[in-house]
This record gives sequence, structure tokens and C-alpha cells, in this order.
Amino acid sequence: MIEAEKLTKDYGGGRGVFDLSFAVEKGEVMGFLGPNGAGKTTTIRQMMGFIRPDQGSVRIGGRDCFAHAAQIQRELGYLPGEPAFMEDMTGEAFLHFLAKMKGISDFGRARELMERFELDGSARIKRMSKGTKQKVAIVAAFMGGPELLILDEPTSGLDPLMQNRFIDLVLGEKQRGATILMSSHIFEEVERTCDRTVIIREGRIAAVERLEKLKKTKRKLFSVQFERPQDAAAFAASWQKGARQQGDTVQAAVTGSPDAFLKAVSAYSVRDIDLHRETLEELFLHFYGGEANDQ
Ligand SMILES: Nc1ncnc2c1ncn2[C@@H]1O[C@H](COP(=O)(O)OP(=O)(O)OP(=O)(O)O)[C@@H](O)[C@H]1O
Repeated sequence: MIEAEKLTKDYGGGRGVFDLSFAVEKGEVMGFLGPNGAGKTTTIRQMMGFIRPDQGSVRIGGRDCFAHAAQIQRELGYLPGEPAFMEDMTGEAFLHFLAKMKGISDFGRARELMERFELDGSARIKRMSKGTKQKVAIVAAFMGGPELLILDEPTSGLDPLMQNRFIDLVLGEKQRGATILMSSHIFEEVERTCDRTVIIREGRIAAVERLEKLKKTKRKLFSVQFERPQDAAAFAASWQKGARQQGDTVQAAVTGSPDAFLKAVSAYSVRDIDLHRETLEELFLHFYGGEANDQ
């Protein structure tokens, strides 16, 4: 469905994207991941035909994205990283306008989506919060039931309840047979929806992974406080595998099943235990190296 071949956009000074080759199959949900500034938006903008590659190409359904930009933009569902609206319009008027432009005659699906996301479309867009604007952008991308959706950080600004509704929406579209490419910083969203992920770092592909592989790589960071500091020292010495002891507390990263770790810990008296699940940013840092920025 999407084929990038040696796709390059060079902004100078090492910024941009370089030599990206990957493919998204029909019916697949592909995560597009990487730290801030890695080049996700630059890649997506080339898929939309907004900017011309310096070298290489990206094709959608066999058509070059830059040469066939207008047609591709009309057909697919796109959710930009920073949606630009006609701010004076109400949400609903804007969606009607967009539906007309895209030749969507049935507004029923848009209404259904507005209800699902509890979006009140009667307010002017300029008065809406970031999260509400994001809901308008989601409805705009999905309302035509497109075969292909390209989504740039689709849940940015949404609360956890709405993030969950978004995940359900993506799973429904996947069942319908839609192909989706989605950039994201949120592990849960990626874990629950994506079949594979393209991971980019500093403008280059670091890996194309199946989700199972990424899940196996993800670490659980345990912090265990022991009743006695000498127990903490004994546990840290016996566990090894990168356990760090400080006073009565040991921190350890566990990959995969925590069973062996918990059994080893249970040989001692434990005062408290904390679990931190690794974020995507932390995973990039420990697995692929480089900078991890806060979102
Ligand atoms: N028009 C431009 N002119 C010059 N440099 C640019 C331009 N657009 C992007 N860049 C640079 O290219 C690099 C990749 O930016 P891009 O926005 O694609 O990253 P991203 O992965 O989408 O990051 P984020 O997660 O922050 O959205 C950055 O270093 C950015 O500063």
C-alpha cells in the first residue's frame, strides 16, 4: 500500500530523513516511532505530497505521492501533527465543508464519530481546547471510511478515556480492512493496535519490528525496598543482571516474565515494591541509543 524507497529529504546540518526504505502492506497497522525530531513528520509530509523528496520516492497504491498529491490527499484519511483549521467556523461546519471537498455525501459516519468522542460541534474552532480540536481532526480523518489512514500523533491532547476510544476506533477500522500508518509516543496505543513498527532515529531507519519483538524488548523497572539493608545487598549480589542497590532499596530492570525476579525477591522481607513500565522514549534510549526527549 505504501512503499518508501531510499526516501531522502535533506534540510542540512544532519536534519531531515535519509535513505528510508520500508513498506506498509494492505490491511496492516504500522506504528511509526522515534524520538522527537527523528523525522516522522517529514516522512509523513512526503507521503502526503506536501513536500518533494530530494532523492528516492514514496508511493501509495503504486502512485508517486508527489506527482499524484491531489488525488492521494483526496482519497486517504489524514490527521496532521498540528492540524490547521478554519478557526472561525464551528466544528460541524468545518467537517461539512471538508466532507463536501472530499466528495463524502453521507454525513452519518461523521455524526457517529462525533458522538463516540463526545464532540460538541456547535462551538467555533478558535474557542475549542487542544483536545477538542484534536477530536475534530480525528473525525475529519475517519469520516470518509478511507482505505488508507495516515495519522501523525493522533491522540495528542486527548485524555485517557478518549485515547481508549481512539484505540477501539483503530481496531474497528483494522477489522474493516483499512491500512493505517500512525506515529505515536504512547506505548499502550502502539501495543494494542499495531502489527509492526518502523522505528526511526536521527532521520534513519533503526529497525522495522513486529510488535511481539518490541514487547519482548520492553523492560519493567522494579524498585524494591527491603526491611533490612543487608537483605538488599544480598539480593543485589545474588540477582546481578544490572541490579542497583542504594541503602535498603534495589532497582532492577526485568525483560519478559517477572516470575523469576518476584520469586527471588520473596526470599526476603519486603517493605515496599514499585513497578514502572518503560515508556517508548526509555525504550529508544536503552535499545537504540541516542537522545530521549520528554514529550
Ligand atoms: N522545513 C524545515 N526546514 C528545516 N528543518 C526542518 C524542517 N522541517 C523539519 N526540520 C528538521 O528535520 C528534523 C525532523 O523533524 P520532524 O518534524 O520530521 O521530526 P518528528 O520525528 O516528526 O518529531 P516530533 O516527534 O517532534 O514531531 C528536525 O531536526 C527538524 O528540526
